Amino acid sequence: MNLSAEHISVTLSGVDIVKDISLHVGNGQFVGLIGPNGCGKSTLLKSIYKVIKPQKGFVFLGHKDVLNSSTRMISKEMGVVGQFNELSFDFTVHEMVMMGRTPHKHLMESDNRKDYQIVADALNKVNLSEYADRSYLTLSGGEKQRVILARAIAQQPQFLILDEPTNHLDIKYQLQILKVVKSLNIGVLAALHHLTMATTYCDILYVIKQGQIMASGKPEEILTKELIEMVYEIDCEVYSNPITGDMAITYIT
Ligand SMILES: Nc1ncnc2c1ncn2[C@@H]1O[C@H](COP(=O)(O)OP(=O)(O)OP(=O)(O)O)[C@@H](O)[C@H]1O
Repeated sequence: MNLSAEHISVTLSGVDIVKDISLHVGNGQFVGLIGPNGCGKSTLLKSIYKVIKPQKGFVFLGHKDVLNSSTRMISKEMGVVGQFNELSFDFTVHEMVMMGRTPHKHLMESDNRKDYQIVADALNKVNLSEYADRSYLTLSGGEKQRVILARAIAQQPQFLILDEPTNHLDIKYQLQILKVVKSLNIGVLAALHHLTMATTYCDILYVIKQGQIMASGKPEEILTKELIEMVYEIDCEVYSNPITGDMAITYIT
């Protein structure tokens, strides 16, 4: 499913955080948002998944007007993996992932065999099948992150929003999570910090600085030394990795 956000502006405590941003995610595309800390990536994502109400702009998921639809209706089609995954109450990993089925159920409808299979498959995808009975609060940050992704997968969304999904993860799981997300073959909009991973997994990147889009397009076409230096205020070199042939970036300190 495709997503269009048009002319989104968000002002918080009198400060303009997101300034007239428009972006498009095509059906099955993996689109990345990159930019320095505090540039407005999370705020933009939150305004797309209805946690923050933007002062201006609109969002369409397929033909649905996201900002004027109920959260329940949107959650049938849009999954979200946020940055912070803390809870006050404890649940088992199985219960956490089963929550992903809620938007598809009627009030008081009990979980059926299909739901159990979907939850088991989602846990398997993130390598946590053996953690089903563990208490969520006892998990490490990286394990929690994978449970939240499993919950979003169990939701069977047509579109996924990820806010720094590889936060807390070691390199093996960073690669695994992005691979799993890519294999879902649904539209994905993800805020990412790791630039070379963003170039490997994203079809299109939007580069944000101070709430505005500085560049957008295919990673290899837009991520130049000049752009990275301007956006992140650091020196770097961009080159072709001699082993993989992929784009590589070295930061010069
Ligand atoms: N409720 C709020 N009131 C005032 N300022 C806010 C509020 N929420 C966020 N901000 C500010 O908006 C700016 C953008 O924050 P945001 O979390 O969107 O950045 P980000 O690009 O996701 O950063 P990071 O990469 O560090 O996660 C920051 O300066 C933040 O302090």
